[in-house]
Amino acid sequence: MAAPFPVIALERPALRVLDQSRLPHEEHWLTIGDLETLEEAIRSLRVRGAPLLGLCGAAGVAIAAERDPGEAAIREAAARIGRVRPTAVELATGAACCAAAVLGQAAEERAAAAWAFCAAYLARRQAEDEAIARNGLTVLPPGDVLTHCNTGTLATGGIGTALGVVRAAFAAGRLARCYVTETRPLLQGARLTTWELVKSGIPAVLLPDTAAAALAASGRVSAVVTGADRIALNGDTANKVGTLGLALAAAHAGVPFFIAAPVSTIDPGCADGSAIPIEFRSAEEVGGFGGQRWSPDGVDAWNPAFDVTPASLIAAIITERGVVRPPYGPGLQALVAHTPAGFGT
Ligand SMILES: CSC[C@@H](O)[C@@H](O)C(=O)COP(=O)(O)O
Repeated sequence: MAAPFPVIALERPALRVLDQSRLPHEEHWLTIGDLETLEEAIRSLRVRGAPLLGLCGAAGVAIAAERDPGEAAIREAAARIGRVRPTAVELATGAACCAAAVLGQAAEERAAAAWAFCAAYLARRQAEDEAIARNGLTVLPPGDVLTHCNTGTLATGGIGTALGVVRAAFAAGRLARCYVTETRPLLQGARLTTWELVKSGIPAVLLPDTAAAALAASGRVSAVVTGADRIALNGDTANKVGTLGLALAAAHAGVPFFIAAPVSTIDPGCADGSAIPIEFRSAEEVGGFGGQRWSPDGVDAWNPAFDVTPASLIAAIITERGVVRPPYGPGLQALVAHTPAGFGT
Protein backbone atom coordinates (compact mmCIF):
# COMPACT_ATOMS: atom_id res chain seq x y z
CA MET A 1 0.00 0.00 0.00
CA ALA A 2 1.84 3.12 -1.23
CA ALA A 3 1.27 6.65 0.15
CA PRO A 4 -1.99 7.65 -1.54
CA PHE A 5 -0.90 11.21 -2.39
CA PRO A 6 2.22 13.38 -2.04
CA VAL A 7 2.53 15.84 0.86
CA ILE A 8 6.21 16.70 0.68
CA ALA A 9 8.79 16.94 -2.10
CA LEU A 10 12.56 17.22 -1.83
CA GLU A 11 13.49 19.61 -4.63
CA ARG A 12 17.04 20.68 -3.93
CA PRO A 13 17.77 23.45 -3.01
CA ALA A 14 14.23 23.79 -1.56
CA LEU A 15 11.66 21.75 0.30
CA ARG A 16 8.09 21.76 -1.01
CA VAL A 17 5.20 20.96 1.30
CA LEU A 18 1.44 20.87 1.05
CA ASP A 19 0.22 23.72 3.30
CA GLN A 20 -1.95 21.86 5.83
CA SER A 21 -3.26 25.07 7.37
CA ARG A 22 -5.29 25.66 4.17
CA LEU A 23 -6.83 22.20 3.94
CA PRO A 24 -9.42 20.95 3.18
CA HIS A 25 -10.51 23.85 1.01
CA GLU A 26 -7.27 24.65 -0.80
CA GLU A 27 -4.40 22.43 -1.93
CA HIS A 28 -1.59 24.95 -1.90
CA TRP A 29 2.10 23.96 -2.03
CA LEU A 30 4.74 26.05 -0.27
CA THR A 31 8.34 26.32 -1.43
CA ILE A 32 10.72 26.55 1.51
CA GLY A 33 14.24 27.68 0.76
CA ASP A 34 15.39 29.25 4.03
CA LEU A 35 15.27 28.44 7.72
CA GLU A 36 12.99 31.35 8.66
CA THR A 37 10.28 30.12 6.27
CA LEU A 38 10.69 26.56 7.55
CA GLU A 39 10.43 27.68 11.18
CA GLU A 40 7.26 29.65 10.40
CA ALA A 41 5.73 26.68 8.54
CA ILE A 42 6.40 24.36 11.48
CA ARG A 43 5.22 26.86 14.11
CA SER A 44 2.00 27.55 12.17
CA LEU A 45 1.34 23.85 11.55
CA ARG A 46 1.56 24.24 7.80
CA VAL A 47 3.61 21.06 8.17
CA ARG A 48 2.92 18.91 11.20
CA GLY A 49 2.66 15.41 12.60
CA ALA A 50 5.58 13.89 14.47
CA PRO A 51 7.11 11.71 11.72
CA LEU A 52 6.82 14.42 9.06
CA LEU A 53 8.39 16.90 11.48
CA GLY A 54 11.38 14.54 11.67
CA LEU A 55 11.83 14.88 7.92
CA CYS A 56 11.39 18.66 8.16
CA GLY A 57 14.12 18.75 10.81
CA ALA A 58 16.48 16.91 8.47
CA ALA A 59 15.46 19.13 5.55
CA GLY A 60 16.27 22.18 7.67
CA VAL A 61 19.85 20.97 7.85
CA ALA A 62 19.91 20.42 4.07
CA ILE A 63 18.57 23.93 3.44
CA ALA A 64 21.12 25.45 5.82
CA ALA A 65 23.97 23.47 4.24
CA GLU A 66 23.17 24.99 0.84
CA ARG A 67 24.02 28.41 2.25
CA ASP A 68 26.85 27.47 4.60
CA PRO A 69 28.18 23.91 4.84
CA GLY A 70 30.53 24.80 7.71
CA GLU A 71 30.30 22.72 10.85
CA ALA A 72 29.16 25.58 13.09
CA ALA A 73 26.36 26.60 10.70
CA ILE A 74 25.09 23.03 10.40
CA ARG A 75 25.11 22.46 14.14
CA GLU A 76 23.38 25.79 14.75
CA ALA A 77 20.69 25.02 12.12
CA ALA A 78 19.95 21.61 13.64
CA ALA A 79 19.62 23.09 17.13
CA ARG A 80 17.47 25.95 15.89
CA ILE A 81 14.98 23.75 13.98
CA GLY A 82 14.85 21.27 16.85
CA ARG A 83 13.62 24.02 19.18
CA VAL A 84 10.64 25.20 17.12
CA ARG A 85 8.17 22.73 18.65
CA PRO A 86 9.20 20.87 21.79
CA THR A 87 6.99 17.79 22.13
CA ALA A 88 7.52 15.69 18.99
CA VAL A 89 10.94 14.19 19.65
CA GLU A 90 11.57 13.52 15.97
CA LEU A 91 11.82 17.17 14.99
CA ALA A 92 15.03 17.46 17.00
CA THR A 93 16.32 13.94 16.32
CA GLY A 94 15.66 14.22 12.56
CA ALA A 95 17.71 17.41 12.47
CA ALA A 96 20.45 16.06 14.75
CA CYS A 97 20.80 12.78 12.85
CA CYS A 98 21.04 14.56 9.52
CA ALA A 99 23.67 16.93 10.93
CA ALA A 100 25.67 14.03 12.36
CA ALA A 101 25.51 12.17 9.05
CA VAL A 102 26.71 15.07 6.91
CA LEU A 103 29.42 16.30 9.27
CA GLY A 104 31.28 13.10 8.41
CA GLN A 105 31.58 14.39 4.80
CA ALA A 106 33.83 17.00 3.20
CA ALA A 107 32.24 20.48 3.38
CA GLU A 108 31.53 20.69 -0.37
CA GLU A 109 29.61 17.41 -0.25
CA ARG A 110 27.45 18.19 2.77
CA ALA A 111 24.43 19.75 1.06
CA ALA A 112 24.09 16.85 -1.37
CA ALA A 113 24.59 14.39 1.48
CA ALA A 114 21.88 16.08 3.53
CA TRP A 115 19.33 15.89 0.69
CA ALA A 116 20.26 12.22 0.18
CA PHE A 117 19.72 11.68 3.92
CA CYS A 118 16.26 13.25 3.61
CA ALA A 119 15.33 11.01 0.68
CA ALA A 120 16.39 7.91 2.61
CA TYR A 121 14.54 9.17 5.69
CA LEU A 122 11.29 9.55 3.73
CA ALA A 123 11.64 6.11 2.13
CA ARG A 124 12.30 4.57 5.53
CA ARG A 125 9.29 6.37 6.99
CA GLN A 126 7.05 4.97 4.28
CA ALA A 127 8.30 1.43 4.90
CA GLU A 128 7.82 1.86 8.65
CA ASP A 129 4.23 2.97 8.19
CA GLU A 130 3.47 -0.16 6.20
CA ALA A 131 5.02 -2.39 8.85
CA ILE A 132 3.05 -0.57 11.58
CA ALA A 133 -0.16 -1.21 9.63
CA ARG A 134 0.67 -4.92 9.22
CA ASN A 135 1.48 -5.26 12.91
CA GLY A 136 -1.64 -3.32 13.86
CA LEU A 137 -3.83 -5.89 12.15
CA THR A 138 -2.49 -8.55 14.50
CA VAL A 139 -3.94 -6.80 17.57
CA LEU A 140 -6.85 -4.67 16.38
CA PRO A 141 -10.20 -6.33 17.11
CA PRO A 142 -12.66 -6.37 14.20
CA GLY A 143 -15.11 -3.48 14.22
CA ASP A 144 -15.14 0.27 13.80
CA VAL A 145 -12.41 2.45 15.26
CA LEU A 146 -12.17 5.90 16.83
CA THR A 147 -9.10 8.01 16.10
CA HIS A 148 -7.89 11.47 17.13
CA CYS A 149 -5.99 14.28 15.43
CA ASN A 150 -4.31 13.40 12.13
CA THR A 151 -1.92 10.49 11.87
CA GLY A 152 -2.25 9.83 8.16
CA THR A 153 -0.26 10.63 5.04
CA LEU A 154 -0.29 14.29 6.00
CA ALA A 155 1.51 13.41 9.23
CA THR A 156 4.13 11.00 7.87
CA GLY A 157 4.48 11.11 4.09
CA GLY A 158 3.58 7.40 4.04
CA ILE A 159 0.23 5.71 4.67
CA GLY A 160 0.23 7.00 8.23
CA THR A 161 0.61 5.41 11.65
CA ALA A 162 -2.75 5.03 13.43
CA LEU A 163 -4.50 5.99 10.20
CA GLY A 164 -2.33 3.46 8.34
CA VAL A 165 -3.72 0.79 10.67
CA VAL A 166 -7.22 2.07 9.86
CA ARG A 167 -6.47 1.96 6.13
CA ALA A 168 -5.20 -1.62 6.39
CA ALA A 169 -8.17 -2.71 8.51
CA PHE A 170 -10.58 -1.19 5.99
CA ALA A 171 -8.77 -2.87 3.08
CA ALA A 172 -9.02 -6.19 4.95
CA GLY A 173 -12.77 -5.72 5.46
CA ARG A 174 -12.36 -5.49 9.22
CA LEU A 175 -13.95 -2.10 9.74
CA ALA A 176 -16.76 -0.32 7.96
CA ARG A 177 -16.12 3.23 9.14
CA CYS A 178 -13.65 5.36 11.07
CA TYR A 179 -14.90 7.75 13.74
CA VAL A 180 -12.84 10.95 13.84
CA THR A 181 -12.74 13.54 16.62
CA GLU A 182 -12.76 17.13 15.43
CA THR A 183 -9.58 17.72 17.52
CA ARG A 184 -10.05 21.23 18.85
CA PRO A 185 -8.67 23.81 18.73
CA LEU A 186 -6.86 23.43 15.38
CA LEU A 187 -9.23 20.80 13.97
CA GLN A 188 -6.71 18.31 12.61
CA GLY A 189 -9.42 15.63 12.75
CA ALA A 190 -12.23 17.67 11.24
CA ARG A 191 -10.09 19.26 8.51
CA LEU A 192 -7.33 16.76 7.74
CA THR A 193 -8.25 13.22 8.75
CA THR A 194 -11.73 13.45 7.25
CA TRP A 195 -10.17 14.90 4.06
CA GLU A 196 -7.78 11.94 3.83
CA LEU A 197 -10.48 9.36 4.52
CA VAL A 198 -12.91 10.85 2.00
CA LYS A 199 -10.12 10.94 -0.60
CA SER A 200 -9.46 7.25 0.05
CA GLY A 201 -13.12 6.18 0.00
CA ILE A 202 -13.12 5.14 3.66
CA PRO A 203 -16.39 6.13 5.37
CA ALA A 204 -15.59 8.80 7.96
CA VAL A 205 -17.86 9.86 10.82
CA LEU A 206 -16.93 13.16 12.46
CA LEU A 207 -17.80 13.82 16.08
CA PRO A 208 -17.32 16.75 18.42
CA ASP A 209 -14.49 16.08 20.88
CA THR A 210 -17.06 16.35 23.61
CA ALA A 211 -18.97 13.33 22.20
CA ALA A 212 -16.02 10.93 22.35
CA ALA A 213 -16.79 9.50 25.79
CA ALA A 214 -20.40 8.91 24.79
CA LEU A 215 -19.27 7.20 21.58
CA ALA A 216 -16.96 4.87 23.50
CA ALA A 217 -19.78 4.06 25.94
CA SER A 218 -22.24 3.43 23.09
CA GLY A 219 -20.61 0.21 21.93
CA ARG A 220 -20.09 1.58 18.41
CA VAL A 221 -16.30 1.26 18.41
CA SER A 222 -14.21 -1.81 19.16
CA ALA A 223 -10.97 0.14 19.60
CA VAL A 224 -9.41 3.59 19.90
CA VAL A 225 -6.14 4.06 17.97
CA THR A 226 -3.99 7.20 18.03
CA GLY A 227 -0.45 8.19 17.17
CA ALA A 228 2.25 9.58 19.43
CA ASP A 229 4.62 12.53 19.58
CA ARG A 230 6.92 11.08 22.23
CA ILE A 231 6.89 7.82 24.16
CA ALA A 232 8.72 7.56 27.48
CA LEU A 233 10.62 4.40 28.35
CA ASN A 234 7.86 3.25 30.72
CA GLY A 235 5.20 3.58 27.99
CA ASP A 236 3.70 6.92 29.08
CA THR A 237 2.82 8.60 25.78
CA ALA A 238 2.44 12.23 24.71
CA ASN A 239 0.02 12.85 21.88
CA LYS A 240 -2.42 15.54 20.75
CA VAL A 241 -4.32 17.06 23.67
CA GLY A 242 -7.50 15.10 24.25
CA THR A 243 -5.81 11.72 23.89
CA LEU A 244 -5.75 11.28 27.67
CA GLY A 245 -9.50 11.89 27.84
CA LEU A 246 -10.09 9.34 25.08
CA ALA A 247 -7.97 6.75 26.88
CA LEU A 248 -9.88 7.33 30.13
CA ALA A 249 -13.23 7.07 28.34
CA ALA A 250 -12.09 3.91 26.54
CA ALA A 251 -10.95 2.32 29.82
CA HIS A 252 -14.29 3.14 31.44
CA ALA A 253 -16.15 1.57 28.50
CA GLY A 254 -13.88 -1.50 28.31
CA VAL A 255 -12.65 -0.54 24.83
CA PRO A 256 -8.94 -1.18 24.11
CA PHE A 257 -6.80 1.91 23.50
CA PHE A 258 -3.80 1.51 21.19
CA ILE A 259 -0.86 3.72 20.26
CA ALA A 260 0.64 3.29 16.77
CA ALA A 261 4.03 4.94 16.26
CA PRO A 262 7.51 4.31 14.86
CA VAL A 263 10.33 3.30 17.18
CA SER A 264 11.89 6.72 16.54
CA THR A 265 9.09 8.19 18.70
CA ILE A 266 10.47 6.43 21.78
CA ASP A 267 12.73 8.80 23.71
CA PRO A 268 15.38 7.00 25.76
CA GLY A 269 15.95 10.34 27.52
CA CYS A 270 12.50 10.23 29.15
CA ALA A 271 12.14 7.66 31.89
CA ASP A 272 8.45 8.48 32.26
CA GLY A 273 5.85 10.94 31.06
CA SER A 274 6.77 13.63 33.57
CA ALA A 275 9.98 14.25 31.60
CA ILE A 276 8.16 14.95 28.31
CA PRO A 277 8.13 18.67 27.41
CA ILE A 278 4.62 19.86 26.55
CA GLU A 279 4.06 22.64 24.05
CA PHE A 280 1.64 25.37 25.10
CA ARG A 281 0.06 27.49 22.39
CA SER A 282 -1.58 30.90 22.27
CA ALA A 283 -4.95 31.87 23.77
CA GLU A 284 -5.99 33.13 20.31
CA GLU A 285 -6.13 29.57 19.02
CA VAL A 286 -8.81 28.69 21.58
CA GLY A 287 -10.89 31.85 21.32
CA GLY A 288 -11.37 31.73 17.56
CA PHE A 289 -10.37 30.04 14.30
CA GLY A 290 -9.69 31.06 10.71
CA GLY A 291 -9.99 34.76 11.42
CA GLN A 292 -13.28 34.44 13.31
CA ARG A 293 -13.33 35.31 17.04
CA TRP A 294 -15.95 33.87 19.36
CA SER A 295 -14.49 34.80 22.75
CA PRO A 296 -14.40 38.35 24.09
CA ASP A 297 -11.10 40.23 24.29
CA GLY A 298 -9.24 39.90 27.55
CA VAL A 299 -9.96 36.19 28.14
CA ASP A 300 -6.91 34.06 28.90
CA ALA A 301 -6.69 30.38 27.90
CA TRP A 302 -4.94 27.24 29.10
CA ASN A 303 -3.95 25.68 25.81
CA PRO A 304 -1.59 22.70 25.95
CA ALA A 305 -1.10 21.19 22.48
CA PHE A 306 -0.41 17.72 23.91
CA ASP A 307 -1.19 15.59 26.93
CA VAL A 308 0.38 12.48 28.41
CA THR A 309 -1.53 9.22 28.61
CA PRO A 310 -0.18 6.94 31.33
CA ALA A 311 1.05 3.54 30.23
CA SER A 312 -1.57 1.89 32.43
CA LEU A 313 -4.31 3.02 30.03
CA ILE A 314 -2.59 1.72 26.88
CA ALA A 315 -3.45 -1.83 25.72
CA ALA A 316 -0.47 -2.05 23.34
CA ILE A 317 2.03 0.09 21.45
CA ILE A 318 2.18 -0.89 17.79
CA THR A 319 5.55 -0.19 16.14
CA GLU A 320 7.16 -1.21 12.87
CA ARG A 321 9.33 -3.63 14.81
CA GLY A 322 6.48 -5.39 16.58
CA VAL A 323 3.73 -4.88 19.12
CA VAL A 324 4.81 -4.02 22.67
CA ARG A 325 2.49 -4.94 25.52
CA PRO A 326 2.56 -3.99 29.21
CA PRO A 327 4.72 -3.87 31.19
CA TYR A 328 6.32 -1.60 28.59
CA GLY A 329 9.74 -1.01 30.16
CA PRO A 330 11.53 -4.14 28.94
CA GLY A 331 10.00 -4.13 25.44
CA LEU A 332 10.63 -0.43 24.78
CA GLN A 333 14.16 -0.63 26.23
CA ALA A 334 14.94 -3.51 23.90
CA LEU A 335 13.69 -1.59 20.86
CA VAL A 336 15.73 1.54 21.53
CA ALA A 337 18.82 -0.40 22.59
CA HIS A 338 19.08 -1.71 19.02
CA THR A 339 18.18 1.54 17.28
CA PRO A 340 20.32 4.65 16.89
CA ALA A 341 18.37 7.78 17.93
CA GLY A 342 15.95 8.90 15.27
CA PHE A 343 16.29 5.75 13.18
CA GLY A 344 13.34 3.43 13.26
CA THR A 345 14.79 0.69 11.08
C1 LIG B 1 1.63 10.23 13.08
S1 LIG B 1 1.36 11.74 13.78
C2 LIG B 1 1.34 11.51 15.54
C3 LIG B 1 1.16 12.77 16.26
O1 LIG B 1 2.11 13.69 15.83
C4 LIG B 1 -0.26 13.34 16.07
O2 LIG B 1 -1.18 12.49 16.68
C5 LIG B 1 -0.31 14.70 16.71
O3 LIG B 1 -0.52 14.83 17.88
C6 LIG B 1 0.03 15.83 15.81
O4 LIG B 1 -0.03 17.07 16.46
P1 LIG B 1 0.19 18.39 15.61
O5 LIG B 1 0.10 19.49 16.61
O6 LIG B 1 -0.89 18.43 14.58
O7 LIG B 1 1.57 18.29 15.00
